[in-house]
Amino acid sequence: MVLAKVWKLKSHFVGFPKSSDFLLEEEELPAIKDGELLLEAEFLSVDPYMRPYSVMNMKEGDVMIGSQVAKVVESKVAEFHVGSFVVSHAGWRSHSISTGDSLQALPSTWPTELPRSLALGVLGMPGLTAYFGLLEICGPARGETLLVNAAAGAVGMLVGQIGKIKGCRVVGFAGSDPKVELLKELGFDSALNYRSVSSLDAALAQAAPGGYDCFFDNVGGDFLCAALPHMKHRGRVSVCGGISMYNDVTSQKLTFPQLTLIFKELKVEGFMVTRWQHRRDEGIAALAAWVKEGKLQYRETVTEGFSAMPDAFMGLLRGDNVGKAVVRA
Ligand SMILES: NC(=O)C1=CN([C@@H]2O[C@H](COP(=O)(O)OP(=O)(O)OC[C@H]3O[C@@H](n4cnc5c(N)ncnc54)[C@H](OP(=O)(O)O)[C@@H]3O)[C@@H](O)[C@H]2O)C=CC1
Ligand SMILES: CCCCC/C=C/C=O
Repeated sequence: MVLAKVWKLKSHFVGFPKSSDFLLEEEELPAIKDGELLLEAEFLSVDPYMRPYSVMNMKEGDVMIGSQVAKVVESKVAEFHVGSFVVSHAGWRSHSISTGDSLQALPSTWPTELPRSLALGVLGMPGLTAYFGLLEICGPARGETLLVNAAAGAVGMLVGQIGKIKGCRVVGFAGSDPKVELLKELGFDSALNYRSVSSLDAALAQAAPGGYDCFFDNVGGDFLCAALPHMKHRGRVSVCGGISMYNDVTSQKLTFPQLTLIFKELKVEGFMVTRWQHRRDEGIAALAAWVKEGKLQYRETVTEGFSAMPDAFMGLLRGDNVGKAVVRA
């Protein structure tokens, strides 16, 4: 008999999530049947999308959504061997029973020098978001200037480095001076702290006096409105996320930049990474090759213990993380 720990949404978040919005419960799992396997979480992902997803798709009492790297501890499915590892979408659960559907097996050749948590980061969903969201929507060309915000996070850090690989001049904005220093170490041409600049407008102008060809937006809100006037004619904007708005209780009042969009003839396109699910292997192979060649660096912020899931999630929304935020169960 296995006792699974499970984090549930106790109360819908109002504004910034609070510890009391989450509930930790134990669930007794039945013995697995033929065609089932038992998984034990090793690393769990916390991601910004969980906040808007809770509003759109969850009711109180539901298990928090999420992905994890899990070990197969019992198996009655021929394709999955005991001791192997998979990426599962079991949510915030320490143990779970699966039929194997929608599991992604980690290759048995996974390099020992790479932590398996990377399957939730640079070699997983955030990596694919950066890869396809930048290359397919912005289509950055050598010599162009790329702007990215939340630049020291899981996606933004990779977007900036892929921009450098493609020969762009890269400008990144992040929320602390140590994050800004890290971006410079990673090869960003210019990095700025959006919290301490006296004027976002002036900082955007100073970092790229000629304007931006490409903008990968993770933040939305005021940042998006400030950045659009600094785009070049026919610039391309990849609308990836809107983390500055996820905890809003009332909608922000922003001046919609209609005339900027028209006169600059901007292409502004939102996307979900799932659009390129059919090209997952191609994306992971390209990212893995860059990691192996040392062209793409990764960072992780690892929180210890399944019981700390809510703390890791709230820390992510506050900006405590550098690179991918994960929890080691
Ligand atoms: N469209 C898609 O398919 C996908 C979209 N996303 C989106 O991409 C974005 C980045 O995700 P991910 O890389 O996983 O997360 P990050 O690792 O970047 O973590 C979130 C970061 O956002 C920053 N942040 C928080 N609040 C604000 C704010 N008010 N203004 C500006 N920055 C803020 C913080 O960094 P700082 O210290 O710099 O403020 C924080 O570290 C999110 O918006 C997410 O929803 C992610 C995956 C897929
Ligand atoms: C399977 C997870 C897909 C996440 C897409 C994220 C969107 C915004 O953050």
